[in-house]
Amino acid sequence: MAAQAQQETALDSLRDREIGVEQEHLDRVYRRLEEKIHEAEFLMHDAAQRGQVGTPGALAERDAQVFRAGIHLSRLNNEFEDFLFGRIDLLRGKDGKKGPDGAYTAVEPAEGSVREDNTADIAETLHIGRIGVLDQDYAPLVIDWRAPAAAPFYRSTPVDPGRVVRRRVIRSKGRKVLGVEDDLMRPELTAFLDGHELPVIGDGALMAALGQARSHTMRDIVASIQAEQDLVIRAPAASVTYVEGGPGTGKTAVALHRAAYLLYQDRRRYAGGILIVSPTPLLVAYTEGVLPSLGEEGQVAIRAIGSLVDGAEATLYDSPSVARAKGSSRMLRVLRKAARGALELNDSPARLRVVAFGRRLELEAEQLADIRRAALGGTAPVNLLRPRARKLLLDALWEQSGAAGRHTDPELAAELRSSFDEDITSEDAFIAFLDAWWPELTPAAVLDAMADERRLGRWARRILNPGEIRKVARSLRRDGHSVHDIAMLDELQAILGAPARPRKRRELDPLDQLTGLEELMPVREESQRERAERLAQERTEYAHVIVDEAQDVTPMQWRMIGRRGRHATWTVVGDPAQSSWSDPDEAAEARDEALGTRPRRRFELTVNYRNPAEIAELASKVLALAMPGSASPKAVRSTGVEPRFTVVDHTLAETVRAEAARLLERVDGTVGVVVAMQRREEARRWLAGLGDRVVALGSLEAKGLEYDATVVVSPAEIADESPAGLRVLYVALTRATQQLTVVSAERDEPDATGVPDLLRD
Ligand SMILES: Nc1ncnc2c1ncn2[C@@H]1O[C@H](COP(=O)(O)OP(=O)(O)OP(=O)(O)O)[C@@H](O)[C@H]1O
Repeated sequence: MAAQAQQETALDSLRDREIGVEQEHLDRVYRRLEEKIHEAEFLMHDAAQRGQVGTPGALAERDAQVFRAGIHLSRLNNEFEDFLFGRIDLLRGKDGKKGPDGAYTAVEPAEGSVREDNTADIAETLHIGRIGVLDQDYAPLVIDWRAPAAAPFYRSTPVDPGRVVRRRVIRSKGRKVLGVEDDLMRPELTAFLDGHELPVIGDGALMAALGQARSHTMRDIVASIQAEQDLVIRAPAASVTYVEGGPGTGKTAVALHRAAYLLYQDRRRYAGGILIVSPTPLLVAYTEGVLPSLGEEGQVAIRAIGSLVDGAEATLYDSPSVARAKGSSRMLRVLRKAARGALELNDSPARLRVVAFGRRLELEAEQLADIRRAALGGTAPVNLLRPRARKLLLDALWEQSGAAGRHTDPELAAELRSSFDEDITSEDAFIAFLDAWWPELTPAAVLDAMADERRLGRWARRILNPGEIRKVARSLRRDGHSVHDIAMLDELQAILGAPARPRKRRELDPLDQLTGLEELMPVREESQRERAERLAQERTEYAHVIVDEAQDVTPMQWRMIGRRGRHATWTVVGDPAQSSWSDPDEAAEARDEALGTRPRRRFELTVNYRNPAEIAELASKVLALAMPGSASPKAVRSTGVEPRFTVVDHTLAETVRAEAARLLERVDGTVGVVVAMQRREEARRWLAGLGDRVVALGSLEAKGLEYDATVVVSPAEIADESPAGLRVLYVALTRATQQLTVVSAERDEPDATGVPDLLRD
């Protein structure tokens, strides 16, 4: 016992000493950052005085770096726990070349860097953090996690260590180092640093990160990105990066880190903005803090797919059959007909009567119909065809007036015609007629028109079936929009060409490339965040588009997203096994159309970082039913806590409430109660008073989210709710990081131990 205690004390003091070493380094970094903030203030002041602020090229890259470092200092102090989070100790590299960040560039060790007796000297030590910091002599104090020199921190493994001997994760809060965890990449070596043997502390940072309690917001994973994830994050931006992986493999986390990486790589190129499309506002809220924690916010817009159209916000859900009709590419044909048909609403006038050159002229219903048909020929946007229709009306009236033959001299004839046109177009009756006969249509007006079942029946004949027509029309009579209506509105906007906002060309302002400047320039009226939001609102196309949960994007939604990235490069992440869309083939076709012929680079993520093995194993039973033959991702940890099965005792409400309360006592963080969509309102009431660590969610709302523990209520009910119900159930079962309780109702046909039919072997 005494020997063990002695050993523990020795380890503790070794740990303390190593924490002290890192503390010393962190102190140096902060001293340097403070110098930089003073430099930054001086430069900003100087630049402003010389009137140079805002002119491209006024600030050199070096200054930009100074600014960035300075700007972040106060935020790093206040907001982030671990500005500095990593360190690698490296062998001598093959060549002696250094990159722009001051680190040696070679990935492989130099010959002779390991001696025959398996000893070696550490030739280079790099610290990795959220931004890069150089000392006065341009030697790297901290390497930005996105810089090439930081890649070995993520990529090195004992199988393929490269130059890395020891990889250390540093846990710090503000200016204080709290702990260190080491992994040895070359355990066979005895390595020396400054003549002392390299010590090794702890047993890995990943497990520590995974076991932490969850809050209602996602954390970045910058300190523990794994090699297969790093490959995706740093993949070249060209064309389409396509990532598949099961639940919990880090797809969302990787997508967010990739946005930060791309901005770091080529800030100028991505001044055109990066759009991240997320399936629900809940997931947007959950992930919103990650990019600021990585030092990025300005150029990235994270938008829910129901908020992509300005001025409209999805607040309603559609039943699966309505969603299916609205989301499918058949709807495109319906919308095209509706946009043209809607011209005839509002008691479109049956005849046109005007007076020109003292003569009464009149066009009858039939002539008007012919003119409308002629004007609508072709595919140009309906609203933009109005001038053409106007011209055809004037042609017909001109012909009727008989004035055409009055002059043989072409110049005089043209003059006469022009005064004829002027005469008519200034007439109130003509203006009123045109407004009523060819109104300027808005997407909302057309959608409203489709709420009339008879009309929709006309426009959707032989495209939707009568049942679909009835249900779609009824759904459009509700107050508010569903997520599928938003894609329809966007499509209508394209079909109508409704009032296009003039595009503002934006000067590339070097200050835009820096985030958080308002902290240094309090005189600016608009905060950086407000400005970023405004720019994001004004932006209609992006330089890079990231689509999260891509398996759920419907054909109509792909068209909507595609319009925002016509010239963009793309990152698309998803998991077919979690798709709530009933016809994946149709969606894949629409996706391919949106992405065009750009070449795809495919990646697969294979490790489940969220669920413990006990929960992952249960979920894999549903996966086998939902997508026979597809492989489950490998869970990296086990908690020893098996999922719990209970059956309804007395009422569903009481049982679920009791199970949620039980889990609240067992975990420190959040508890999610997942129910079928139709129950989500009542489920919120069941949990009233249990506090804000617990939330109730409809199965579709659970997408992408995670909780310490979950209660999944009636698997059969969730599975039966839509044609893709089994895949939705798979999503529901894979949300927990610690514990899972399944509550079965009668329809679940639980066995004697409470296991429902769907989850039995
Ligand atoms: N390298 C990592 N280090 C620490 N945590 C990680 C790592 N990779 C993923 N995680 C964590 O695992 C969880 C799942 O990640 P994420 O939500 O990105 O997965 P996903 O593939 O998008 O899942 P789903 O398909 O279910 O939405 C998150 O809590 C995330 O922080």
